[in-house]
Amino acid sequence: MSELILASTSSARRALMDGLGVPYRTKAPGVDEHVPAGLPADEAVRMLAVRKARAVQERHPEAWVLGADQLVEVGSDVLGKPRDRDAARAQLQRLLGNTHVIHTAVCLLGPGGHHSETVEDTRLTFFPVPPEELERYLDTGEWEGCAGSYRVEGRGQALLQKLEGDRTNVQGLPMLSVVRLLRQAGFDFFVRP
Ligand SMILES: Nc1nc2c(ncn2[C@H]2C[C@H](O)[C@@H](COP(=O)(O)OP(=O)(O)OP(=O)(O)O)O2)c(=O)[nH]1
Repeated sequence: MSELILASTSSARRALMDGLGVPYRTKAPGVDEHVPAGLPADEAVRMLAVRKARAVQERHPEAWVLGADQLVEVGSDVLGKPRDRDAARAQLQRLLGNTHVIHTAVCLLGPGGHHSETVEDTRLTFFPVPPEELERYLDTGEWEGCAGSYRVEGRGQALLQKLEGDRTNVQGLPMLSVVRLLRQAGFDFFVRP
């Protein structure tokens, strides 16, 4: 099996792939993440996951390449990664006491024109919490690098009232789907290095 490349700079995605144990390496996709204004979140993440995977495949045509992208949808708002603490506060103020959807797309490209992709949704409901608790959560710094400004596997789980769907999908990769795509592509598991 040709090598697998995770087209990502995300430490969360690396942690999830490390847990799976399939040998891989990472390459930064280095793509422009702008999408047409008004594009629905699920279409935007699908477009970007494909764009990231294709950008790395162009540099490594013999490899298998996995790309991913994630957005948060709450009401009519679509949220990405916050640029600073104030943006993180505003994102969390939208999420607290409400239900939002995490859309994560993955795209697996391989030799011979293999192309498989999927978008997975996870619905999360957050407790309403007072402003002073929100500031304490912001002090943890978990908002940095996270779409929606929280880490579901970290301190952020204390905000979580309900979760419907794949929990890993929130962290950055829907591992149930990643395993399915890899098995469909013919990857072997539990192989001794
Ligand atoms: N550890 C953790 N990370 C999260 C969580 N929610 C979102 N994230 C991270 C995973 C991704 O790194 C990031 C989603 O943003 P993107 O899909 O644009 O990926 P990013 O730019 O980080 O990396 P990439 O485009 O793959 O190089 O947010 C969470 O609950 N836990």
